[in-house]
Amino acid sequence: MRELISLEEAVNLILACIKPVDEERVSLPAASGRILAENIFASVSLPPFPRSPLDGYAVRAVDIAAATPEKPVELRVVREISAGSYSEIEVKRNQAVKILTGAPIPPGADVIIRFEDVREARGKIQVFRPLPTNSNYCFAGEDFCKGEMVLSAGAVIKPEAIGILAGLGISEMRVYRQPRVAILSTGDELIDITENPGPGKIYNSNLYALAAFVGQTGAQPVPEGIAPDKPALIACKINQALQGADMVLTTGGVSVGDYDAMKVALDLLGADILFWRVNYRPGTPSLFAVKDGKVIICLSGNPAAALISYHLLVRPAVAKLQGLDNWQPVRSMAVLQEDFPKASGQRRFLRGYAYLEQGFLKVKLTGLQSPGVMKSMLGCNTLIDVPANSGALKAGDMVEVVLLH
Ligand SMILES: Nc1nc2c(c(=O)[nH]1)N[C@H]1C(S)=C(S)[C@@H](COP(=O)(O)OP(=O)(O)OC[C@H]3O[C@@H](n4cnc5c(N)ncnc54)[C@H](O)[C@@H]3O)O[C@H]1N2
Ligand code: MOO
Repeated sequence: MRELISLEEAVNLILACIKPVDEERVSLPAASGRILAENIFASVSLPPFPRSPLDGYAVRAVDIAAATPEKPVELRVVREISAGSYSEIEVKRNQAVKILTGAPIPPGADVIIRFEDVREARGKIQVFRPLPTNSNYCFAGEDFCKGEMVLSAGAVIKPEAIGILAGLGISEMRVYRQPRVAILSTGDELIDITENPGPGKIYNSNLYALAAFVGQTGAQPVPEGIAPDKPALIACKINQALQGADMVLTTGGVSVGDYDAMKVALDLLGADILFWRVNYRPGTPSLFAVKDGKVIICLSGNPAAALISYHLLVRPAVAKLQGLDNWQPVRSMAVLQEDFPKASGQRRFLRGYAYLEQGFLKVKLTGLQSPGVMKSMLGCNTLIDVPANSGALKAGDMVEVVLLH
């Protein structure tokens, strides 16, 4: 077991133990928000034919090259093509074909002139100015060419991707199964929100917050309730959770006190503990173990510490399990807007709100930073990454931030 390792080492160790879940085939509507498990190539070009982007006339640029308002060129309208119909007859010299938006441009024509730019009378149109070749002309394959890669494995299928896939006639695809993430809270002091609190008891808030975060990723949270601070009971609960889940998250019992039962529980379970304690605050006592190829991440019981560690340690793990290719949070530099007087020997993540003002990313603190205080998680869209051995921070300092949304 490694102890007091850096956040980066911890994430690497966790990721090295995770393989994406297996795949399944789903229909297009059911694929929204899922993660693609195959590369998708365009089976047709989009649009499949050159098409008119507006209502007008398909003509040859060469025929209208000499047109002026004083000496308009006259062209004969020989037929009409509406959207959904098709004509293979070539447009010949001094001919025009009436064409509607979305209709295929007939061969021979290389320019579309808008209705409102011509004068029509007795089957003829007058054109008053030339247009360069390919004006108002949408080429076949302008959007996607047949054979082109459209989406790669590991991408989230967003609503706009659903539209593109439908446009290409793709009705089903392989996606990663939604991983099941079990969540267990430990602590003799905990009661469920449906119970009445007795003296010394508090509601189990971590389970609900973590389940909501896990749900946001598209994975399925599996609430496993509360285990008391008894290693054998915790081991039993984790064992049960491992049967139906791809990953287990726990909170509480990871510190050094008499009641910190998690390490003993994991030993009883026969899990391999890979690290304990990660070198940042809040959330230092995080613990990571593997049992039968499945990972168990144990977070601090302190609610804000647990959620900050969710962002830093668990989110990358769930992303890899889901098959997601791009899970790295966005980091940036920002200008701190207020003092933070507490010097820190250990690396520290502060809860902040980042916003753009006059072209600069600025960040202010969202309130009290204690590991058990949740109020400052509200409105927090950013963690300020304060390096170890930083002195007091001053308003105006440049700080590095991790953007959470
Ligand atoms: N002697 C030391 N004591 C502590 C150390 C230390 O190094 N030496 N580390 C402190 C740090 S840092 C943290 S973080 C906590 C971690 O404690 P645990 O992870 O073992 O968590 P608990 O003691 O079980 O709980 C901490 C705190 O959070 C409340 N809690 C727990 N679970 C929930 C829940 N599901 N919902 C809401 N609130 C919860 C619990 O009641 C405690 O108040 O240890 C320090 N101690
Ligand atoms: O490392 Mo603990 O989570 O700060 O209180």
